[in-house]
Amino acid sequence: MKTSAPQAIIGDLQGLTQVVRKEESEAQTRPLDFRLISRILTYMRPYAAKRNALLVAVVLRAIQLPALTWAIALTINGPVTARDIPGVWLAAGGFFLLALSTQFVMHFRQRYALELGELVVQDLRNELFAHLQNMPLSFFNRTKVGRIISRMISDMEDVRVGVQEVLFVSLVAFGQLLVAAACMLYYDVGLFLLVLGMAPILWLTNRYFHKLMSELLRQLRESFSRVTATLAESVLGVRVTQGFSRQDENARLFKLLVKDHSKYNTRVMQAQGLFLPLLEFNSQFFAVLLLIVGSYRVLQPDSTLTIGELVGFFFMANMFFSPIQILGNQYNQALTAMAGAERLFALLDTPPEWTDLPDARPLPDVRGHVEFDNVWFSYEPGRPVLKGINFKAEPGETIALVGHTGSGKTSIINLVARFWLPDSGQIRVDGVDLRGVTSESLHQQIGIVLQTNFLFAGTVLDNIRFSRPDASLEEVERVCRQLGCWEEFSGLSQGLETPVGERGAQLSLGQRQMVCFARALLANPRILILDEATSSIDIVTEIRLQQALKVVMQGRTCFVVAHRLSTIREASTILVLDHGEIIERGNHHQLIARQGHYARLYERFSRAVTLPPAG
Ligand SMILES: Nc1ncnc2c1ncn2[C@@H]1O[C@H](COP(=O)(O)OP(=O)(O)OP(=O)(O)O)[C@@H](O)[C@H]1O
Repeated sequence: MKTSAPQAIIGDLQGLTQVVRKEESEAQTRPLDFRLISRILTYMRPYAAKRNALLVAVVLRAIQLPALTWAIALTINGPVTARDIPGVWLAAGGFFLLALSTQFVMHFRQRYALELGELVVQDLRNELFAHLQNMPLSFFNRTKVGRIISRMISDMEDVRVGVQEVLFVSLVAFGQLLVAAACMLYYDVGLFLLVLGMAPILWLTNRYFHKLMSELLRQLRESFSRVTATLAESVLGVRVTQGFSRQDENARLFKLLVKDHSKYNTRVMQAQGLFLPLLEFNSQFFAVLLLIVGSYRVLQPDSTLTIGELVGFFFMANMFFSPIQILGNQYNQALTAMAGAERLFALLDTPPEWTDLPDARPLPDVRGHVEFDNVWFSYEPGRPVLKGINFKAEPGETIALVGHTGSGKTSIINLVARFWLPDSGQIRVDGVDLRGVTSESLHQQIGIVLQTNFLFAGTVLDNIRFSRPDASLEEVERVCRQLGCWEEFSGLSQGLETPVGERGAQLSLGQRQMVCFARALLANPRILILDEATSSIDIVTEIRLQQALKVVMQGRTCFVVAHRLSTIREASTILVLDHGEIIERGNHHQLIARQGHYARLYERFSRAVTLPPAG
């Protein structure tokens, strides 16, 4: 049945919503967990001096705030009631000094909390980053990039807020609550019990309000991210939109999203409009109740409570109620921080599926003999993608891997580079099983030029030196000259110091490839891996790259994955793969003569592009 446009849009919208919900399906809050809290506290240990100074500031501030109120009550009860003007001046001076010291302490309380939070998050980020860098590829296969970024950004942010605000603001509020309670007890036990009875009502109303608000705000954020994501997509894909005349439908979809967002905005405002007056009324209602009971007690003939003390009590009740509101708010934030911390630590605690064996040894200087001995490999258990692979590569030989898409070419080079481990069988380099060597010693002797020639932000020079940061400028120049790209690189706007832009966007495809070749050549590896290194470039650039490639490959054991058969015609051995098995092997001439799978592949390819005749 054909779907009408509005239905399709609603379907799109629902689909989009589901995707967002799925992405955000992780728990937003977690109960307070003292194991997690104490683990976060361990990150403060290196900064013990700052942490201790902060704790002193917290205690001082918890006392200072009620003390200010106490000082006012004392002044009213003392010099004011006794009409002692010099006494009032003295009290005012004392109050002024106390207020000054309160602000002084507040400055350091805030500053130290911010600094400590930053330091903790800095260390956590670095630890997580180092951990991720050492995870094997199998981990990244299972874990979405978005998840990792969200751990690094939003969970980290929740923990930062948890340390900088929640923890210390709550400690101050809690201390203030205790001091105010002690003062009220001192004034009048009966009235204090009344206040104590009111506290849970205020706490619960507050908690309910904040819980509701945080859920509504989460929905609001989600709806807003749908709007911004659609906006970004529409701007980036405007050419496709115009090309397919989708403007009206896109506008309709956007209108729906905006309407959806307004709905959540209205809900937030409605909740605020209802609860803020209710909370205020609660406090006022309690004040009236206290006024009635308090006045009744003061007016009793045998009362020990004076009018001045009742006024003081009122001040202290206020000092007692306001931290309850603060704690109610911080509690929500604390639960969010708990969820963030739990996810962060779960990631930090994820052990790599495999690491170097405890008795792994550095691989001695490699000559370049590589052997696959009955190698089986699967990315997912029970679904082998390489089945009993056997071959030998002598030092200096080029092994070309050929086959249809998904036949297992990239998997073979992933195993040579030990990005993954085989399920069974052995991969030996110079007769040494790769399982028993350290990854670092292997990677130092392997050069890799990947299909997606990845450049990092930085200059051309930084990227060439990526493989050997200590290489001298002369060495870099020699390598570039060997590849025939020295003039080209030195002719860039800032020569080798030219920034490559994000992922090399400021360089042409050919230049990017040359940077990768130079990087590989500089490392001077004995084993070289090339994954479709010469795809998607024009014929002139390709010829240049082919020549450069010959230079890079010379004298090394090379594994080349290329769909372009022209690049592998000169390989010593061609392995033809099909569904994870080697179905043919030999050099170009032998395979053509056999008139099998390779010959057919070559034939098809020759028809698509003009190539030298086979043979
Ligand atoms: N990271 C991965 N996780 C799970 N399965 C994978 C992964 N990478 C590849 N595969 C699967 O393994 C099989 C072999 O893939 P491989 O990338 O080795 O093929 P290929 O011959 O290099 O293909 P292409 O020419 O398209 O690059 C395919 O069925 C593929 O779907």
